[in-house]
Amino acid sequence: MNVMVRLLKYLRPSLKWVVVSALLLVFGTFVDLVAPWLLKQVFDEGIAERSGNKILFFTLALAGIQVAKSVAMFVQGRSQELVGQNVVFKLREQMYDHLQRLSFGYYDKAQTGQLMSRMTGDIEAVKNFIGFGAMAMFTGALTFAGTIGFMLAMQWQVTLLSMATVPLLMLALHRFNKKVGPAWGQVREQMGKLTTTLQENISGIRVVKAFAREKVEQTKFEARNEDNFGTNMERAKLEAKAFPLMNFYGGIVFVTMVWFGALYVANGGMTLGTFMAFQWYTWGIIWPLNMLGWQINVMQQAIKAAPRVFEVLDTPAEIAANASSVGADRIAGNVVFDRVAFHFADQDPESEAGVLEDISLDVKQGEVIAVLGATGSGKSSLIALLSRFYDVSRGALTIDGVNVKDYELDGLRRKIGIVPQETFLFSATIRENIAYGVPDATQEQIEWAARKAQIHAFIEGMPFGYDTIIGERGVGLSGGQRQRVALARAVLMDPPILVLDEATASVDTATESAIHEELLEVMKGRTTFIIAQRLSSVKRADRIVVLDRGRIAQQGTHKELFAQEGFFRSLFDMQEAAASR
Ligand SMILES: Nc1ncnc2c1ncn2[C@@H]1O[C@H](COP(=O)(O)OP(=O)(O)OP(=O)(O)O)[C@@H](O)[C@H]1O
Repeated sequence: MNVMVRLLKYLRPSLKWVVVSALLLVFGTFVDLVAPWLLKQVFDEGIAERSGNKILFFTLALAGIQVAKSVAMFVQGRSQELVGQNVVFKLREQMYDHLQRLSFGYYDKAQTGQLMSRMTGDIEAVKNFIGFGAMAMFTGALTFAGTIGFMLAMQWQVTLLSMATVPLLMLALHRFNKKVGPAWGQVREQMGKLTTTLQENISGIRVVKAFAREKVEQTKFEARNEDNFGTNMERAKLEAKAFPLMNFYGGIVFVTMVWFGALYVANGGMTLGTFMAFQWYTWGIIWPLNMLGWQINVMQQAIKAAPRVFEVLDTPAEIAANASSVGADRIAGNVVFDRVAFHFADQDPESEAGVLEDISLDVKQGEVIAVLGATGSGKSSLIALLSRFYDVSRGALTIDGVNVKDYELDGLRRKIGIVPQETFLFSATIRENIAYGVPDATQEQIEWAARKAQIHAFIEGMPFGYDTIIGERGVGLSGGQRQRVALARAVLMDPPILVLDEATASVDTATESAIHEELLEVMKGRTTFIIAQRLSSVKRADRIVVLDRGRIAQQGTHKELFAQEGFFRSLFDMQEAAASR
């Protein structure tokens, strides 16, 4: 019920339209209740008195109220849709906003397909109930109660006799409601899994093809598809069993009414007009009960879908800005790691060693720090802490003497230019991709950044220059070109702190050396962290930090480390040997 209360709260902004819609429905129901009475009048007054005028009057009245109802239903349909669409709009907006705020830790675990299915199918299911099902239930209840009221007022004995099977119908509905809820829960869950499999397969299609695993993937998808088919058929079986039974009980209501009604008419206990009106009215009892089966379906679907949406909305954004945040505008770039340890969410900081342990590092503004280490030694994790993609689990990380947790979050991130290991380019022009962090950058500034990243000449040579669309739906770029666009993007931010995570790994040696020449100027005055495997990339660093299984193993200048035994020296020897081969 909690879910329902929470869902109904989404109606608040459209309350005006809910009221309009409900009033029009009341009017429509009233017409449905008056119409059989007018029919009764045609018989009992018009035909009985052989009055053509009365027949015409009541027939015209019947036609008139039907026209009025049609107009009302047109407006009602529009306002009902507006209510439903407003709920969808609000839910999607909230979910999207929240997804933007959720931290890296959440996305490490989240399944994109599940999120997609929640954002589309589940929200749609919620809309079907809020925008249609709930109103239909309201109309049904009103019609049911109103019909019984009118019938009782006209001939209570026949009314009560006709309703003898209604409790059976209600029992069948109650049973259906109990069973169909879990069935819909499974359908929604299966849909999420199906979308996840599809999304993974499409994202990884190159790997699938490269390893010729299409058949295996197809089988995987087929299994999901079959699960989906199976759960839907289970649900359909419940409907197939329940609906004809409800129809049968409904039919009995009609038959008993005809039977007893006809007897009462024959014995003078009921007028022929009332009997004719009752034929119409009985549908006012049968129809809402039968429709209730479908409405329960829609409601149960929403009850199962809504928590899937709320689950995302209720996930706390672990990395949130401090209430009394310090502005990041004046960040100069003095970075201090003070006995920092870091654990991922699935690690226990009390009993397990962190991905980083006991990291103490004092970096002065403008220093260039190279971070080296074997794969998995924690290099990327170390720099992820700077921008608070994750928070430290022990110790403190400060920039210019202020704990990073105390900075205003967006401001802090704007002060750190990152070229990540895996670059992501949007389906947009190359200009927009470079200017992603500074949308109002001038063409000169963009070109300046592109020159620093050694990509300007290449862009100039493209068919539409800076206006060429790249990314998923545009021109493809090589790994090295993508990296250089990402580098230009970071450089354009003019950040006091620059982070290059293997930023030139996909670039040929000549370009790498040219980028480094240019970067020397870019790095001037900026605190720079360079993660690199190639020694050529770290030659110009003021200091080199070597990580080994999350701890600082060596630290010093190129010269100092060269003089020591250790990871740096062996890496140097290995690369020298490879070069001379
Ligand atoms: N999201 C995650 N959840 C749990 N553990 C993770 C996660 N990401 C990375 N790790 C683990 O943390 C350790 C450090 O990873 P990190 O990416 O920082 O290493 P790295 O030195 O940058 O490696 P590489 O040179 O291969 O990029 C690895 O052992 C890795 O398995």
